Amino acid sequence: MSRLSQFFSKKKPINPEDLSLIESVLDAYRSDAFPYGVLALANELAGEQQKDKLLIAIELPFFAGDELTSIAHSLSDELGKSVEFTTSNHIEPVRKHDIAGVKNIIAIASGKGGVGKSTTTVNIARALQKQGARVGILDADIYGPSIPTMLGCQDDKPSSVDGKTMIPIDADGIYSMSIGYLVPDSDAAVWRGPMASTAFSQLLNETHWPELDYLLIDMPPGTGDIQLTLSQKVPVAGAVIVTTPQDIALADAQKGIAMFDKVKVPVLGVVENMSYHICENCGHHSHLFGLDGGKDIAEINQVDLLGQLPLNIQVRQEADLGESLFNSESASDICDQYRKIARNIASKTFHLLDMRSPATPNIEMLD
Ligand SMILES: Nc1ncnc2c1ncn2[C@@H]1O[C@H](COP(=O)(O)OP(=O)(O)OP(=O)(O)O)[C@@H](O)[C@H]1O
Repeated sequence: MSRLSQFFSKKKPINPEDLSLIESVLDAYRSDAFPYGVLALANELAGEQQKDKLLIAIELPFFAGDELTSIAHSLSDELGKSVEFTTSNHIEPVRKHDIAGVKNIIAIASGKGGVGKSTTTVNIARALQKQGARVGILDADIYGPSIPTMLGCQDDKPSSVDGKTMIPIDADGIYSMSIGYLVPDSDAAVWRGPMASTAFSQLLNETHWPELDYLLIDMPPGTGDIQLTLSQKVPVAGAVIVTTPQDIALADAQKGIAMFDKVKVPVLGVVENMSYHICENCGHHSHLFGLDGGKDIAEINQVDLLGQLPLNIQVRQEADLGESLFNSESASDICDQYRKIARNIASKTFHLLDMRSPATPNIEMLD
């Protein structure tokens, strides 16, 4: 029987041939975000024939609106009539925790400092938001918080309504909390490990987070005691490792993967940042920090390569200015790549851990 219900009964139904083609295309479609096709994951699917288009409403368990738009384009070509999807999302928490309002916590980590972890965190947050997700960032880098500057909010101070919890800073819909909003950098820099760890717990637990689908934690660089304690204390659904392709960063990225394995946090994948540089004049790709190091480390550890990002001047400029790359460069390749990484993270979080995913093995109870 058809999965696609003819919705809005008073309205015109989609004809059976078109319906069957739409379903077979959704079923056969494969991508990193949809390794089992779209149909397998559609919670709700309904369609109607409108005057100038076929309108399909679909509910998915993660954000992937961009991919549905490109499927709609190819369906329109194939059917010779306009097809449009309206997508809604229902995100479930994949790990139990008691951080009110937050569904899934994702740690963004790197073994080595300076590989672009904070920049990548901010751009993934914005890419998730552009696809409809409600997103927050917790800056766990007590000694060198850079999230306030990258979000353009370095002069903001969190307020409190009840005198017990802090309201996170809202940067165009991305909610963030950081020690950088509370004390001058020079004060936090002299804190010892336990003090930094207590400060972090307060930032996490004493922030009045709004309803969030994803809270990204920008982890401090390194794999020492602080990082290990954080990854044990925080109910993280999954971790993303950011690295550059150079050997020295890869050795540290490997330590990062081992650290999350040790505390049984699933690694959702590796982002290779500063993978290559494209010459503005001739378009030549040069691999300044080596070729495919992040890809290789993902393969060795049997985790996914979530994306390979170029060294890009706009990325650096917008981060320094605290502006959103998605305002000025939304149609660019670089924004497409961040959107793809964001979709991959959302989809892996669902597939790795959700019982409804075809990827999750069935456990049979034997007598
Ligand atoms: N893909 C990129 N293209 C160009 N510049 C980048 C890219 N990614 C990051 N950068 C720049 O590299 C510098 C370091 O980035 P960032 O602060 O995000 O690194 P980090 O790994 O978070 O550092 P730390 O470990 O010190 O917290 C910044 O100036 C940032 O703008």
